Amino acid sequence: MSIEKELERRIEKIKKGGKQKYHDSNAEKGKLFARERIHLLFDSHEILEDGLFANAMDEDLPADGVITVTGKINGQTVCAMANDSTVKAGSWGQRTVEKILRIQETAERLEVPMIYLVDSAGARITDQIDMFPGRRGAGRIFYNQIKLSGRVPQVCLLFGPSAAGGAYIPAFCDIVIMVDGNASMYLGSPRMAEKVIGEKVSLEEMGGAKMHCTTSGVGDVLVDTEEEAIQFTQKYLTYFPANFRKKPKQIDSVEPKAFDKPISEIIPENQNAAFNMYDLIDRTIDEGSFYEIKKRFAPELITGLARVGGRSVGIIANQPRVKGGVLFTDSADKAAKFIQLCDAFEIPLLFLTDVPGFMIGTRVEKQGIIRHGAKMLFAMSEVTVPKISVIVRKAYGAGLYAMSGPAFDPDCCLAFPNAQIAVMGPEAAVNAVEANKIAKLPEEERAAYIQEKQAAYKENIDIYRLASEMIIDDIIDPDQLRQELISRFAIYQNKNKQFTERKHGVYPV
Ligand SMILES: CCC(=O)SCCNC(=O)CCNC(=O)[C@H](O)C(C)(C)COP(=O)(O)OP(=O)(O)OC[C@H]1O[C@@H](n2cnc3c(N)ncnc32)[C@H](O)[C@@H]1OP(=O)(O)O
Repeated sequence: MSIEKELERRIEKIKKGGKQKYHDSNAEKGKLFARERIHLLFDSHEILEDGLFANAMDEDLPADGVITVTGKINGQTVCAMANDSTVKAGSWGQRTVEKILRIQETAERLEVPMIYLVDSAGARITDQIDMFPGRRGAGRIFYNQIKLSGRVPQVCLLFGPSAAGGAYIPAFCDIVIMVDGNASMYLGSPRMAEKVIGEKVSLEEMGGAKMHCTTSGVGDVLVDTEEEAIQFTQKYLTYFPANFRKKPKQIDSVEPKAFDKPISEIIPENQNAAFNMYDLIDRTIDEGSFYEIKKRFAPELITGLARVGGRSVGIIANQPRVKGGVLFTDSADKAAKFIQLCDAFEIPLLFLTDVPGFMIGTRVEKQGIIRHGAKMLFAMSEVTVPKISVIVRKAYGAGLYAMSGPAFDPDCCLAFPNAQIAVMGPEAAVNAVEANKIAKLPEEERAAYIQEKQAAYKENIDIYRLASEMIIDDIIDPDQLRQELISRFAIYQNKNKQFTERKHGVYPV
C-alpha cells in the first residue's frame, strides 16, 4: 500500500470513532456524531484538527475520546473541543485531557472564543493516575477555563451527560445550552445518590436539562434539538467580539415592526397593574434581535442580548407580570452573572426598571437574600461599559439601587412621566409611618386619612420634582425611547472608565 493510501486508511479509521453499537444507540436518542456537530457548527470546511492521531496506536481504542479543532464561525476564528461519546462514553483519558488543555491554550494564544461540545462520562476511572491528580491532570482544564473567563467568550453546548468532574466545564462557561431529553449534569449519578445518601431519584430530576434551566440555573438555554443548540451558538457569537480587547461588531440597524399600540399605551398608570415587559423590549430594539438568556430561570427578571441601532446591548429588565417583578435570590444571581458577561466583552447595558424592591420574609432571609442582592449591586457597580438606566414605572427601595439607580454611576438615568422613585410605595410608606396614628382613629375616619396621606406622599415623590432636583437626568416620552437610546449609546461608546484601583474586590459570593 502506498504511503498516501496508508495515511488515508488510518485517518478514515480514526474518523469513524468508537464501536458501531454506540453510534446506533446515539442515533436512537437523536444524538449526532461529534464530527457531524463540528461540521454543522463551523463555516464550510475550514476546520483544522490537531491531535487526530492521539491514542490511535492504543489497542483498546480507535482514537481519543475528544476531537479538538480550530476553524471559523461567522467568519471569526474559534477553537472547539467535542467529546466523542462512542469512545468510552466520552470519558477523559490522559490524552483527552492533554488535547483539551492544548486547544484551550491555543484559544488563549489566539485570543479567540472557546467552544465546548460536551457529551462525557467525566474522568476515565480506569486511567485515573494518568489523568486525574497531576499538574496537567483534569483539574487543569478548569484552571484554564477560569483563566480564559472574561478574556474570550466560552460557550458550552451540552448534548449528553456531563458527569461528576465533567460538570464543571459547563459551570465555568459564560453560557450553557442544553438539549432537552439528552443533556444532563450532576456531581453524583442517581445510582451513586441512592447508594451513598439513600435518595431515589430519576436522572431528569437529578440533573436533567429542564431542571438545570429552570431551577438550579446552571443551564441557560433549553433547546429541543442539537441543530437548535448549534444555531443558537452561531447567533450568540455575533453579539460578541473575539476577546476582551475588542468591541462587538456594529451591524445595520433594523427598525422594529409597526405595532398597534405604542409604548405609551401598553404601560398601565396603576403602578400595581401588570404589563408585559417583553412588549416594551420589542418596541425598543432592532427587529428580531432579542436573544434571551436564562428565560426559564427567575423569570421575574429578564436578561438578554439585543441590538439597538445595530449595536450589541445587554438588557436587564424587571417583568411585572411575574411575581410583580420583585427581586429574589435567583433573580439577583441571574443579573450579576449577565452583567459580568456583558461588561467583560464591552457590551453596553440597558436597565429597564419597574421594581417594587427585593422580596422580604423569613424564607428569603434564610436563603441569604441580602448576600445575593449584594452580588447584583457589586456586579452592576463595577461595570465600565456604558450603562443606561430607564425608570419605566416604579423603582422602590434597594430595587432602585440594584437596577443601576443614580447613585451607581449610570451614564444617564431617564424616567417615563408616570415613574415613581421612592424608599417604598405609598401604601407601604403610609402604613410604616402612620400605623400608630391610624390605629387610634375611629374606624370611619381611617380610609379618608390614609387616602390623604398617600396623596401627599405621591406628591412628594413626583418624578418632575426629582427631575427638578437633578436626581434623574431627563423625563422622556416613552414613544421616543428607542431613538433616545440609539443617540445615547452612540455618544457613550467611547467612554473611558476605570472603576477603581485595586487587585480585586472581596465579592459577596
Ligand atoms: C473528576 C472526577 C470525575 O469526573 S469521576 C467520573 C465519574 N464518572 C461517572 O461516574 C460516570 C460513569 N458513566 C456513566 O454513568 C455512563 O457511562 C454514562 C455517562 C451515563 C453513559 O452511559 P452509556 O451511554 O450507557 O455508556 P456505557 O455506560 O455503556 O459506557 C460505554 C463505555 O464507556 C465506558 N465508561 C463509561 N464511563 C466511564 C468512565 N467514567 N471511565 C471509564 N470508562 C467509562 C464503559 O465501561 C463502556 O466501555 P466499553 O465500550 O464497554 O469498553
